[in-house]
Amino acid sequence: MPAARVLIDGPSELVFDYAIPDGLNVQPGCRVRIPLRNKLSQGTVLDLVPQQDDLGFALRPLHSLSDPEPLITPNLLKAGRWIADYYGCSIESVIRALLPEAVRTEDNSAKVRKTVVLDHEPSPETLAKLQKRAPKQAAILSLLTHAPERKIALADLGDGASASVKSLAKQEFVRVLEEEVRRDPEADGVEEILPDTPLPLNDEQEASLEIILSSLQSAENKQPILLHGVTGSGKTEVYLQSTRAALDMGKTVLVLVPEISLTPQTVRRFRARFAGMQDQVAVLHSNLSQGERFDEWHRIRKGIARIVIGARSAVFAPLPDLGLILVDEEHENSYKQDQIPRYHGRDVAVLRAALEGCTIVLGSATPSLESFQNTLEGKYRLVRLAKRADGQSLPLIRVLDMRLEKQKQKGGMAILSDRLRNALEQRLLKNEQSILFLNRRGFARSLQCPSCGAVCMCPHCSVALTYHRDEERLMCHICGHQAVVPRKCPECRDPAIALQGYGTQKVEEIIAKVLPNAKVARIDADAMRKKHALRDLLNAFQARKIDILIGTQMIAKGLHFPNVTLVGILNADIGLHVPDFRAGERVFQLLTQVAGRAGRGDLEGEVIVQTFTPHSPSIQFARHHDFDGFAEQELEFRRQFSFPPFSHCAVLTSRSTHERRAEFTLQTLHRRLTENTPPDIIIGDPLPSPLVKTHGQFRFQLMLRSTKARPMTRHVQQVLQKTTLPEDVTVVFDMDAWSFT
Ligand SMILES: Nc1ncnc2c1ncn2[C@@H]1O[C@H](COP(=O)(O)OP(=O)(O)OP(=O)(O)O)[C@@H](O)[C@H]1O
Ligand SMILES: [Zn+2]
Ligand SMILES: [Zn+2]
Repeated sequence: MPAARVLIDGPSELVFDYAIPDGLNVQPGCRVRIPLRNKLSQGTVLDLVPQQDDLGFALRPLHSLSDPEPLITPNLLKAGRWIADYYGCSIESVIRALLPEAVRTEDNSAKVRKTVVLDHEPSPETLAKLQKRAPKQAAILSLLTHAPERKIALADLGDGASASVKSLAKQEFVRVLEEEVRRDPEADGVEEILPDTPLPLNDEQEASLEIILSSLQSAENKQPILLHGVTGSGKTEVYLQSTRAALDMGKTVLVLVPEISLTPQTVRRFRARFAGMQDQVAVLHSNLSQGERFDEWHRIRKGIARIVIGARSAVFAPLPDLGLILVDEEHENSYKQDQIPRYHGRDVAVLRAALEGCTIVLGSATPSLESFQNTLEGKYRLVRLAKRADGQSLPLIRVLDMRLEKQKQKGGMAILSDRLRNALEQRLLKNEQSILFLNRRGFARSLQCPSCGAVCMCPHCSVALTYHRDEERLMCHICGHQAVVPRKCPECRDPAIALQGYGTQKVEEIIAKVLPNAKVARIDADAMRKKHALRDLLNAFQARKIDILIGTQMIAKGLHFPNVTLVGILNADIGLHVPDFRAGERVFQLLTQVAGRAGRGDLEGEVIVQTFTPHSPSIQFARHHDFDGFAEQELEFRRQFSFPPFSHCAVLTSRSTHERRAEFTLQTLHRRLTENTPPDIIIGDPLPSPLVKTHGQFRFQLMLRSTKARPMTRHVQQVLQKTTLPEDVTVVFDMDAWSFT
């Protein structure tokens, strides 16, 4: 008889073996109650292990099962182990991600509603008699005779009805049933969704769908598919028709999107297409209540919800018979979780697809270089949609050199060029709409010359140097190179070289001044705090109640507004100068995605890109809609400096309210990491983080790179285990890091 190896709930990560009482069907992934010290605790069965004979004592038996079936499927448990090992985090933290809090706690049981059902209709005489004796009971009975299905929720009968109902039940007029009700997350303020029908596909879409279908139908050929489709090429229609095919095969479908609230149109299109089977679609928002989450999770596990749409964490949705995983906008960084466990949702999706033997499609107009390189190496299959779906052309992109603008304006910051202002005016006259985009991903920490556009770069790593005010120095966040802050531009000797940056509010002010008649709205994290604010605003924009929409990264994704003919990008280069080797890639992606919002209807689109570095490759390749050219050049740079996808890159960060202790801790770790380092691991110097102080804590970091992921993770874990950290210092290891700030 094997024993159950149980991970006890709670932060201490205790694992104990328990004997399994006869007749109890205990499997890995089961939730169990176990005796611990003198009370009952809860835990998760990680494994069944042979009982050792030589223990010298008998194992305590576990108490009972919290749920008759394993809540974590064997494949998800396997994925969980892989995550713990690969990202160097505890299995407990992964189980937490696998089983949401709402599902782990026992007091979240399904919501039941007491319903009163009419059993025997009283004769008019009986009713008349009752009227005199017990008027309340009579009133309830006559209500019930007219109610649909002759039933009413007890709660709807008002306060104090239960005594009357009890009495009616005794007289066998009514029965009281307990009905499980679904807490419908969409119940409040849902907009009406009109059903739609599949579109006839164009040739490219047809060919992509064929490839996905043949993968669905084949048992062996489950190579991940990268769907590279230019903006507006109709990827969503391909997703929808693949989904239909998988459902028709009796399978379930998982759809991952970067963030539900930022991709309302994608979600709406799934709802519309599968409108006839509304309750088979589960949408996992981040703002579901605990109860709603509990209900949705169980609907998914029971196979009632057969399409699940959600962000990153939905990758753990316990769908049975998974046939297809779709990862939309696969290049997005929001797939990387920035808390423990720091997994990448797309990568876990690929792993899960392999474990489940299902088809996976990664889609994007600007695939990540990681995924693209995988197609070059033959690991993924590349499928392309090179044209816009209904024959429109990609928008014309003009690049405007802001160095010239700057000279015209004499001092002050050039924010809106004459050219862009004229273009906006024309759109207003023609009653067409515009989007103004402000890149804020970068922050004002790199130095750039406003006259010639030069940026202070690291000579060794080819990323921008970061300005550190405290030390009055420029530093490279990859290798540690330091430089003095120049007093003049090193290229053209202009003393105006400065930190860059301005915000959306500033832009709104300027527009209000130069175009006083325009109806302007702003979308950024500050403006969108209110629930439904984004949805309402996008609806207003769709209804053409707004002329100009100003926004940040939030408006870059998947939006489709046919009346938008102008997109202005105010500061294309700001993101280029962050201390991040993906800076160029991010700018290329952003420009391509934002530009892709223009000209999606019958009218042609125009994009104006304002920049101080008009010749930067990210901007030039985006201008020519040349993904392949960009990828080729960028991959060459990554290969040369051993950056991903040619290595795995991890960041080790220490933080504390106590600056010296944070710094000292990281220096100690650095010293130990460089002793007995396994081959092929490059360890950078410890440095202050680009954002050295956040939330009152000082942060220091170092970067590690290696061609092999696991030896690096293990090496770091071993050093961490051997090192006693000061109590007030937190150390974080981020494998495959996507953020270096
Ligand atoms: N076969 C088709 N025939 C006609 N119109 C189509 C077809 N396929 C898609 N469309 C329409 O083309 C438009 C753009 O499609 P969609 O939004 O799916 O593109 P996308 O590839 O997801 O773009 P993006 O990456 O920019 O979000 C939509 O209005 C869609 O209804
Ligand atoms: Zn200069
Ligand atoms: Zn460097």
